[in-house]
Amino acid sequence: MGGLQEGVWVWWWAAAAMAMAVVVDWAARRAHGWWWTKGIGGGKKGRLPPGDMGWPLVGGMWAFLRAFKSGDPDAFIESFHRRFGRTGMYRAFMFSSPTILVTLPEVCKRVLMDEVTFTNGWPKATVTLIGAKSFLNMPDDDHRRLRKLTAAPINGFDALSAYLTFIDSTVVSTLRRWSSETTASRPIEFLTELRRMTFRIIIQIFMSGAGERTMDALEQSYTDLNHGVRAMAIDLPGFAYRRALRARRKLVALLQGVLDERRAAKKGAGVGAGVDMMDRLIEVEDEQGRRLEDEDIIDLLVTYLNAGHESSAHITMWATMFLQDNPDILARAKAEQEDITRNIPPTQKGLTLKDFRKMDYLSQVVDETLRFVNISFVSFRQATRDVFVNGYLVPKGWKLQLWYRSVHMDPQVYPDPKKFNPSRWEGPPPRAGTFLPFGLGSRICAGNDLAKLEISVFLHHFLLGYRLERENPNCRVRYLPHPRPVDNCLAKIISLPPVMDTEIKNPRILCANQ
Ligand code: HEM
Repeated sequence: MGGLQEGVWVWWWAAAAMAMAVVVDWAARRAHGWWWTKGIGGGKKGRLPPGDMGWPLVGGMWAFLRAFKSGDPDAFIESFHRRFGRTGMYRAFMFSSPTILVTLPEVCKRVLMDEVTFTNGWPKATVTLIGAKSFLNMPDDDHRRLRKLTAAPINGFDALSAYLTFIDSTVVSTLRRWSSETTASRPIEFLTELRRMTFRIIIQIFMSGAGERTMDALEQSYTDLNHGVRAMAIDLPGFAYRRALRARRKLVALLQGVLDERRAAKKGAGVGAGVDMMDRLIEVEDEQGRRLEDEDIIDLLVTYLNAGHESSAHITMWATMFLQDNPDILARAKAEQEDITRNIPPTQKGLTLKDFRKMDYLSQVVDETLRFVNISFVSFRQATRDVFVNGYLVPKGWKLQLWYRSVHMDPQVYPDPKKFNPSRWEGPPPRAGTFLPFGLGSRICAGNDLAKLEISVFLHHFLLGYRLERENPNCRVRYLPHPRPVDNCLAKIISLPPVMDTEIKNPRILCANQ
């Protein structure tokens, strides 16, 4: 009898504790929501998008991290769809700020194209890592000026022609080295090696002549920096953010060393001896004749060197894996590259931009990889005034998160979105705002053409001469900071037997490993 009574009590206490937890959870959410909306006057409050500000301090961060770390990143936004309907705009509390999450292509486009109402809104913690004087944080006027100065020499026909020879020869020699190192003996971490390769290319553009040791040290620090960019900003031992802060300090010291050397060398050589981006940044003057400070140059370099190698390497890895896993797609892409190679005159050394422009199917493979992988899954903006978008209020000072990933995985925009299908890119270009791998508007990726060129040149040579053999083909995928297999795609790069084709004008280059 006593045992039964005890059992009833245990159940009673458990039920009471649960009821209490529900009440506390409800009250904490209500109080947090009230706190951030209390200043919104008149009837405006009712015009906020639906949503949930979550608990104080944490907001939606646990749910976001849980979804991404559990291997189902789409679960985060799906929970808003489920709870509040497919309104495409939701209020939440993310990265310590009240935020509107946007998943509709039209709204993403509207926000990205209106740089007066929506300025850059990266989380403070990210700005601390990338730099207070970087593109993420500088005033719009400075951004326009420095963007023009730095982006023109990277994208565009002349710039790409100038870099193509270096990219082509780097890819050829890198593939050859990997295949000779690995066929007989050990596999390589394909992603890690690709990051080194794309880093070598971006360093050539920005800081040509940097030594191997500087390059390795910089690249290593970027790995730690990136792990902190999308982590919770907890500056305590053992946390990714603390490691990232340390990595930033190291990067700044390394770049300062290179800058000091460059300035000293320029003193001897005189002004105008510029050959790469670092020289341009040292020499550029504004209308009042003012030059950039060291901190300005270093923060620009931190941004560009990072943006310029990390995403391209990841997309190259995924595209190679998708090709290898889909024999029909691989066969079609390979046939196109063989055809292009057949028409290269024997006197031509390496690829030209004309050859690159003929890679129609390969370009579809790259676009589909960009859509499918969503390497930049979200962008950040901030409202400079109260504004109504799509019928909902976005209060002044609130952040906006533009969820490119949700747009790219929306079945109404891309039927059967979880299928890797390059052929969906046949026909007219996508509706504006529905394909955002590089963003849009005045802050569209400054290296989008360069990235596509690098990735395509790599795939061209890979398709013609190599095969990827993964050690752990079913390896789990980790989604933060970027989607990647946890083994960094441990694989062998195996060189294919040489192909002799009587139709081609230059038989030696059909197979890149010749
Ligand atoms: C597949 C490769 C790449 C992807 C997917 C990618 C993606 C993006 C995206 C989505 C943005 C816009 C962020 C926003 O709207 O706030 C961006 C900005 C930027 N990207 Fe890329 N990127 C890639 C490669 C590159 C390369 C190769 C470079 C360097 C040469 C580069 C340099 C930049 C810079 C400097 C910005 C900031 C632009 C600004 O604020 O004006 N990116 N990138």
